[in-house]
Amino acid sequence: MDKRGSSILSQSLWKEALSIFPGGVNSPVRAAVKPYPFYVKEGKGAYVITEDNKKYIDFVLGYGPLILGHAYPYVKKNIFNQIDKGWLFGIPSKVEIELAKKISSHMNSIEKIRFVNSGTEATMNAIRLARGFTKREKILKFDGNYHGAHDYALVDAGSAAMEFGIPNSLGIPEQVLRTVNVCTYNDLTCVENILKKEDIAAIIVEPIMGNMGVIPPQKDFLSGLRELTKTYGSLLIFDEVITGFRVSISGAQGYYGIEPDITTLGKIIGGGFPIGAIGGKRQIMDFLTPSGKVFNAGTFNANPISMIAGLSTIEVIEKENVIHKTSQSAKEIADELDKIGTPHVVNRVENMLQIFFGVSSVKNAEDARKANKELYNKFQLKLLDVGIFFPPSQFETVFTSLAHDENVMQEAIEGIKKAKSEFN
Ligand SMILES: Cc1ncc(COP(=O)(O)O)c(C=O)c1O
Ligand SMILES: N[C@H](C=O)CCC(=O)O
Repeated sequence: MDKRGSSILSQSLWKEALSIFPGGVNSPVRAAVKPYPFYVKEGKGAYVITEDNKKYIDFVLGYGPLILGHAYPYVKKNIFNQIDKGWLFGIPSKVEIELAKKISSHMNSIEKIRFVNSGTEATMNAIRLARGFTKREKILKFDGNYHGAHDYALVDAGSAAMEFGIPNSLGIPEQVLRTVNVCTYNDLTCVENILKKEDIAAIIVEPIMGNMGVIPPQKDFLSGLRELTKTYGSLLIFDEVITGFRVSISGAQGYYGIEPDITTLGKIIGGGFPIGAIGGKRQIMDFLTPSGKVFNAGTFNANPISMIAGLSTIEVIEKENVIHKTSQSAKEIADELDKIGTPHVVNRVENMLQIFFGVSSVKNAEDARKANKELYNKFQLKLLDVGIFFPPSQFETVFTSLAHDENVMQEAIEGIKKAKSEFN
């Protein structure tokens, strides 16, 4: 196994990929790996192993879902058992009730839930549900928040939309754009001004921003949103696709003690398989079909593989003190990064972190855009050289997993030290 060496196989796969996929990939952030993406043949614990037999410590972890690391044995065993029994029925199976109850037992705001197949579907349906429930059309989101790849979300969006310079996608009808209001994250004055002027069905927010790097909410921001939405009759949607079962077992809502009206989930609750979920109080959720008239359906909704993978993952999170352990590892990484000579700031909430060069604080998307992205990219490449895979974009999050144990962390810290010495 090699850290540097040749990447000849990945290079030739990339050539083929460019001829068959737009931009060579099936999700844009993957094309941000320079000079071309490495092709992974195996994920094992905290590591990914490439077609060229290079081995990287993985701090991307599928962009968040793999909080236990790759191919965690207990999850794998349960998935294999389910595969033996079949993997798609188009009729209900017991495991969907088990996962729903498990999620609801950890999140007080969730009395009922609907499983879908991605975070994108979750936020799209949550917004529709909020509109149907309130009989209002407009929504409010925040600059740099990313809620997936549907029309109502691709307005001033973070993540790859920001990385590739298209926070506002082409192809979205004017009528749709007119229904989406945008405020600066952490700016309650902007929120109140809009709520006063417009009939807003819902505010949708990442309770911790994880798609412009990591940006925590300032004290009183989330509670302010809760109060304002109550005052003006709007719903509050927490998009916990990243933070759910990551920053605490009860998500950001438990972490900060704020109950949203609707929660969207994804990533970890599918244990690495495609998933999304919309959850909330009974009287809101019952607006969804077939009990209500807000339509949602899906061939793969609540498919048993995602259900069992998610359920098994949450069981391990409950038993193995996963949030605490992963947060400790993230703290070690953040502390080591913080000793870098170049001016920077490191933002961290528990097991999510990111470094921004050339700025002294990052409190919103505008601050993140001012960070020196070229330096970040240069540092990310230095890390790759020493066998560490950080997100290839300033606007993504560094995640840790249970598999980042003492030995892996020692290797990671040594690698970061080496990368820093070559970087400064
Ligand atoms: C906060 C947030 N919401 C929604 C999404 C969309 O999820 P998916 O990629 O599963 O569609 C993502 C990530 O992609 C996300 O980070
Ligand atoms: N930031 C995105 C989700 O959180 C990254 C995943 C993707 O767009 O492929």
